[in-house]
Amino acid sequence: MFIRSISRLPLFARGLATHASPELTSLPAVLHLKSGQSFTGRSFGAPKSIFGETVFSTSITSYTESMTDPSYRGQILVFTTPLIGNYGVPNNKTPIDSQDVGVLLESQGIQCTAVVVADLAEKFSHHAAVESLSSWCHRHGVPGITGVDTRTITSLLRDQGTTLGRLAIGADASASAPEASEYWDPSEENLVDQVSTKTPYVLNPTGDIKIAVLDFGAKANILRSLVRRGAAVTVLPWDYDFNKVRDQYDGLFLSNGPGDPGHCMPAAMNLRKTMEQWDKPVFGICMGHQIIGMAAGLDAYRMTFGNRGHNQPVLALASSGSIKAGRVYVTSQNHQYALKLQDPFPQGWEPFFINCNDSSVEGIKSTPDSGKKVWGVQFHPESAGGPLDTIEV
Ligand SMILES: NC(=O)CC[C@H](N)C(=O)O
Repeated sequence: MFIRSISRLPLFARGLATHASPELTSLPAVLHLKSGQSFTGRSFGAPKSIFGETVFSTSITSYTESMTDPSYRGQILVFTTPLIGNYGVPNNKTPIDSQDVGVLLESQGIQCTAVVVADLAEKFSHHAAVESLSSWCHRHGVPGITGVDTRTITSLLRDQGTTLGRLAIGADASASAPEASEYWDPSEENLVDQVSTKTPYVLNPTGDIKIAVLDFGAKANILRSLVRRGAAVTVLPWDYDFNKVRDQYDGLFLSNGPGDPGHCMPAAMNLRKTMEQWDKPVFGICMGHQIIGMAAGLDAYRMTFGNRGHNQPVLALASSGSIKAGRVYVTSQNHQYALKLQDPFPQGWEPFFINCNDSSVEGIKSTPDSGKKVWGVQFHPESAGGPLDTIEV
């Protein structure tokens, strides 16, 4: 369908067929922060006002993957990259390969509550694009604001920390800012329970290694990465007691997920028992890593503004597989909480990676003499999108 209109394009754009976003509305929009600042722009996507937790991401690409990552549930996502939407949105049902997990992006739909961009691309161009960012947001009932100074918003969030917000659209935009008590705080809710599978299901049942996944809001590419490595993957609800079925599996994986890991204490308590009584490999990413840490006796805390982006440098403190102690790896991240670095570490555990920017714990592992094979990383080693430095951790 791109080809049909190509002769009407200016010469410089031939071969880069572009499409306009017809759904961009000119409704007024205001982003209010609970801390008192307001930013006025224009609305796109769904003409609907919402509350959420305002966070920023320094990713320069993959807005489609970030927005469908269940870990962004409840969040108003500010992109620091100024031009967003220029490559449109692909058909989420496009198969990737024979080991497809059903969606191209990270889940069935948009997970963040709203998006904030400096400059929405009203024209998009990509061979796989089927619609504009605005049209996609509209279809999923997700509002956006464009034409605001995302540098100022990001500087504020860096200084004051992740802040509750309200995106007011249309007539709501001329109303005064909400009272402090009206802001919705998603971290008070168990968001994991909203995104986790309700019933177990199996991917690639003929795979030769049986891995159970505790689903805290797993990204599709994590499941795909396991399937691609030949695993039969059984996805279980986040609070499923794996101890009842552990004899059937060769390994346990704990996924990423939204919100405060404190809501997942029941999973950490089940996992403590698993790690005491079972010697097969256990591994976790992001929320999964935080739960492994809590089960090991470490505390999780809320960071000021978290780490979200595809350019987070981490230093390896231990060697494992292709990872070499002393090397820095560039990683993809999306988190607000982290494990506390404590000295000494709990017996049988050691820090695995540390963040080069803020010294936060980026990974933990069981010590070689502990008799366990457990490790977790705060970053996303399978990174869609992001660098592939840690793909073989
Ligand atoms: N991506 C994730 O798994 C995030 C974990 C957790 N919700 C946090 O914000 O820290």
